[in-house]
Amino acid sequence: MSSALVARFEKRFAGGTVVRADWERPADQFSVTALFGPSGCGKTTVLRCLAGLEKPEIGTLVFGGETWSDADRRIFLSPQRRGVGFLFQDYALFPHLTVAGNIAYGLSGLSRTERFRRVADILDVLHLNGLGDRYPGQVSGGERQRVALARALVCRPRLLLLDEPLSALDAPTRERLRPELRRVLAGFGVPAIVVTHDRTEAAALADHLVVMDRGKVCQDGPVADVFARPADAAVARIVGTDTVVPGRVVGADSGLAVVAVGPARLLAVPPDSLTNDVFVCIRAEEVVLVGGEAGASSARNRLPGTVAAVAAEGPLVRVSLDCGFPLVALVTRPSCAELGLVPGTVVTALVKAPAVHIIPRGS
Ligand SMILES: Nc1ncnc2c1ncn2[C@@H]1O[C@H](COP(=O)(O)OP(=O)(O)OP(=O)(O)O)[C@@H](O)[C@H]1O
Repeated sequence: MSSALVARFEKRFAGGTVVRADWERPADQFSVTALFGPSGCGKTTVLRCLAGLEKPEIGTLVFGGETWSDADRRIFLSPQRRGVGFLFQDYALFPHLTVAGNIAYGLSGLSRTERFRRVADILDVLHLNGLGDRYPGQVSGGERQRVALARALVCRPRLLLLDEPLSALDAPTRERLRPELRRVLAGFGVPAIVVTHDRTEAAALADHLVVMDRGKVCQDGPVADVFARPADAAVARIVGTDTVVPGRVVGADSGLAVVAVGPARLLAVPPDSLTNDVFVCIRAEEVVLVGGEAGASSARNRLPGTVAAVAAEGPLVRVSLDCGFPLVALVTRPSCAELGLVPGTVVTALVKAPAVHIIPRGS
């Protein structure tokens, strides 16, 4: 299988910090990849090396069969020659240029007519019509984000790189724009790499996750796989070991969304903007376990399941269940002993509808 991107390099900073990239994305699976990990783990450094804004001291970077960087052979292509679009965390728009001027900035090699046409097209696609003559200070945060995205996309990049694309926005706007950004990225069909330290954002935007910690890659794979099966304790800690599983909204019941997760049906409080494809998140401490079948309860979700594994965590026990999908519960040691929880024990998991958190994903 040919690979679109092969990143095997090391960036060494004065002071001794080393950031290592060691992953590849096959051409036929390359859509939106999230570089995910805690602050300081090296995400932005890897992104900047991909963009050509940093030069790795060791190793190679190959995109679409073209070598962008090879330390031994002293090859290092400039950002312009790589044909990448870059969306900076703070958007880095020129305040003295209009929205249209900002977008047209990277199109200087084209005729005036072609420039005008390309800008008008992208304004239309990103729903920015009518804002071309305004200055960045005269549009909303969400609109500024789309202007920056338009500027990155208008050059028709081969690869789009986004550094924390939603972090400059307030929380409600961020939540609203997540599925929209995903739709835009999917719609343009340009492979994209998104840096984020927010797992909700990673789940909402990406298909593939590259988890980084302390300057190196610790796991990469499809988002749902990495969330469901972290490779080790370090990755589990980084991604959070609570339940994050893909689901599909299949209906509504008394104002609640009905979400299919594997063979199970979950009731959840719907978020303001709902898409069909979602990730379902349930915090382990929100899951109540009862032995055998549950009696009457206010919890709308009663999920029969089997204990797959138990792991002590201080005074608590983390119980991994198979409810037709992997579900994690956190219970006290006395509860664990009382219920006799060992692998194979049959239980019912109770989860209130408000505890089922839905992350919309544009298709
Ligand atoms: N120019 C530099 N000189 C020296 N060290 C640097 C430089 N740039 C980054 N570093 C160090 O490299 C490491 C990775 O930084 P980087 O910005 O890539 O992390 P990050 O995962 O993107 O963090 P954040 O989420 O906080 O933005 C950090 O320890 C940082 O201090």
